[in-house]
Amino acid sequence: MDPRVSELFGAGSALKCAAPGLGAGYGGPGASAGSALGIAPKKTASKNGKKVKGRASRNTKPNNNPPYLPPEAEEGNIEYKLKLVNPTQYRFEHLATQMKWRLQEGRGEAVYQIGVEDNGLLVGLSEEDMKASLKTLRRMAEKVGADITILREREVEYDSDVPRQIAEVLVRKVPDDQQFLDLRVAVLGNVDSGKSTLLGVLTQGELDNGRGRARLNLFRHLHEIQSGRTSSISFEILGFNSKGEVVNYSESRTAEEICESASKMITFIDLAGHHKYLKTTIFGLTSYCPDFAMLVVSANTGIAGTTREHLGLAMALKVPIFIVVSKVDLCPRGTVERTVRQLERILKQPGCNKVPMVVASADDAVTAAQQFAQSPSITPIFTLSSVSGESLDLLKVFLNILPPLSNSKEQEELMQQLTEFQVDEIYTVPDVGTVVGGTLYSGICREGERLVVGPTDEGHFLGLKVCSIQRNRSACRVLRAGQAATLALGNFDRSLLRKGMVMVSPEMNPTICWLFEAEIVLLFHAKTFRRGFQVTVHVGNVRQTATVERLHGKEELRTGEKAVVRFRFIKHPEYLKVGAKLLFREGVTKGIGHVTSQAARTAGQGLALRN
Ligand SMILES: Nc1nc2c(ncn2[C@@H]2O[C@H](COP(=O)(O)OP(=O)(O)OP(=O)(O)O)[C@@H](O)[C@H]2O)c(=O)[nH]1
Repeated sequence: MDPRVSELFGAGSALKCAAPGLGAGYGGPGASAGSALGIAPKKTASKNGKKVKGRASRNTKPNNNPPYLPPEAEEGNIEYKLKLVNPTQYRFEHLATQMKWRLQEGRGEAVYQIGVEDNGLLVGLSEEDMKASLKTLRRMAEKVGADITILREREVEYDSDVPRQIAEVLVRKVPDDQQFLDLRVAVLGNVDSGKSTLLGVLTQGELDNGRGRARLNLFRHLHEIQSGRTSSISFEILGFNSKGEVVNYSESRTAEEICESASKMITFIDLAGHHKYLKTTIFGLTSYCPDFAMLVVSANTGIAGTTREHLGLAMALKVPIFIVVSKVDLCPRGTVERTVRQLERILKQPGCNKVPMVVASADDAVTAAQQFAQSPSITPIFTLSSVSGESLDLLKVFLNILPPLSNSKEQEELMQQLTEFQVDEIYTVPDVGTVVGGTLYSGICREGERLVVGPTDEGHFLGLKVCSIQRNRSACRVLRAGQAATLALGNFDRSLLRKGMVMVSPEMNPTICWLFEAEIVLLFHAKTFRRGFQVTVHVGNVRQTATVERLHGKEELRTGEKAVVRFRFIKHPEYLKVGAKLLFREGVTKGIGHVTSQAARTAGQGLALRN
C-alpha cells in the first residue's frame, strides 16, 4: 500500500489542490473508453437486449490506432474466434467443450470476440460469415445450457474497402440449483449523496421523486425513516437473467422469485454516509468482503464530507472502486463536469494512482466493465440521475457485464478447504430460534452440518448444528465459499454468540490469540502514535479495542510512516489469520496494514462441545 494514500485522510489538504477548473488532461465526459481499441462502435446492447445504433463508424473521423486486442489469454473467460462457419460435428463438440471451460473460468459467464485472431488482430468478418458464426455460437450455448447476448458489433476499417465486422458476445449460463453468480458491491458516499435512493431505483425499478420516495423501501429502523439516514447496513439485490435483462422487484414480488430467475446477482451493501456511522461503514467494508465498491458523489456538492475518507478506506482495503456522480438533474452540465474534474484530479494524485474513465455511452460501459476487471487502477465514473433516470441504463449495462475477479479455480481451491463461516449478524427469529448472518470464507456448509463456534470470552469453541440455510431470503441446502447467507441454529443460546466469531469445522482445531503483530502504515494522526495508545482494530469481521504494546525499532510514529506494531486485545481473544488485512482507528487516527504474526494457542485445549 502506498503510504501516500494517507493524504486522503488528512484535514483536506488534497481537496484544496483539487480545486475545480484545473482539469489538465481531462477528456471530458465524452472521453470514450472504447476508442483505445482502435475500432468504431456500431451497435450496442441496451438494457432489454435490443440493439441500439452506435456511432456510424465510416463517417466519423479516421481512427489511426492499430486494430488489435491484447493476445488471447489461455486462462480466463475471454475467447477469440476468427469464425465459426459450418463446423463439422467433431469441431462443434470441441467448441462446446471449450465454451463450457470458459464459462467455468468466469463462474458462469464468458465473453466471445468473433472475427478476432488468437493474437488479437481484429480481422473482421463479412456480414454473411458473421451471421453464420453467431448462429453456431447460439447452438454451442444451447448445447451447454447458456444464453448469448450481443454486447456490441463493430466495423473494422483495416486494409480493405469492404467493411468487415467483429462482434463481442456475452455467454451466460442459465442457473441451476440457485448457483447464480453473486457479486457484492459496497455502497459508499457522503450523507445525502443519494446512495439509498439509487439503490431503491435500481432494485425496485421505480424512479425517485427527489424527496426520498425510492429510499423509503430500504430503511430498517424507525429513526432512519424519521431522519432519512442509513445507520444500519442493509442489503439490496439486483438480478440479471441469462439474457442480460434486469430482474428486480418491478416484476418479481419476492427475493425468492428474483433468485429463481437470475443468473447473476448483485448484492449491494448499503453503508451509512454520516461520519458518526464510520464504525459501521468500516465494518461493512472489512467484514462483508465486497468484490467492488461504488462511491456515490452528489453532482451539486462535489467531493464533500466523508467522500475522501470513504475513497481512502476502499483503496486501503484494496477494494476496486467505481464512482457514480448522482443528481445530475439538479445542476447545469458545467457543475457536473466540475465535479467530474475534481474526482479525476483526486484519483490521479500519487496516493491513488488511478486511471479515471468517464462512461458516456453504452459502448463505454461495456469497455469500462471489461477493463475495470482487468486492471484495478481503472476507475469508471458514471454521471446519472435517480429522478429523471438519465444514464441509469449505462450503470445497468456495466453491472450486467461486470465479471467476478476470482476465477473458478481459485473458487474451487477455497471450497476444498475446511469450513469457516464469519459471524456478522445475530438475530432471534420467532419459530426459528437463533439465526446468524455472515459469509462463508472457505469450504462448503450443508444443512444439518455440525460446526464449532467461538472464541468465547474464555477462549473456547462451542459445538452446534446448522439447522437450515437461507441465501437472499430464500432456502438453500448447500453454501459455497464466498457466499453470504443466514444460518438457523435452532435453540442455541444467542447470548453465547457475538459478532466477530467464526463457525468452523471441528477438524480445524482453530487457534486464538490475545496478542498479535502487524505491519502498519499510519494514515492520519493528530499528534504522535506511541506505546500505550488504544485503537479499535478491524480485521475481517473482528472489531475490538486493542492496546499498542510495542513499536518495533521506533519510539513513536507520524502520519505516513510504517512500522511493525504489537497489539493486545483488551476484552477477549480473537480468531485471526496471519496475512489478514487490518484497519484501525481512534478519533481522527487511522492506519492500515496486515497481521504478520500472532501469539496463538489452540482453542482445542478448552474445546467444550455441546449439542
Ligand atoms: N433531484 C434528485 N434528487 C435526488 C437524487 N438522488 C437522491 N436524491 C434526493 O436526495 C436526498 C438524499 O438521498 P439519500 O438516498 O437518502 O442519500 P444517502 O446518500 O443514502 O444518505 P445517507 O443514508 O444518510 O447516507 C433524497 O431526498 C433524495 O430524494 C437525484 O438523482 N436527483
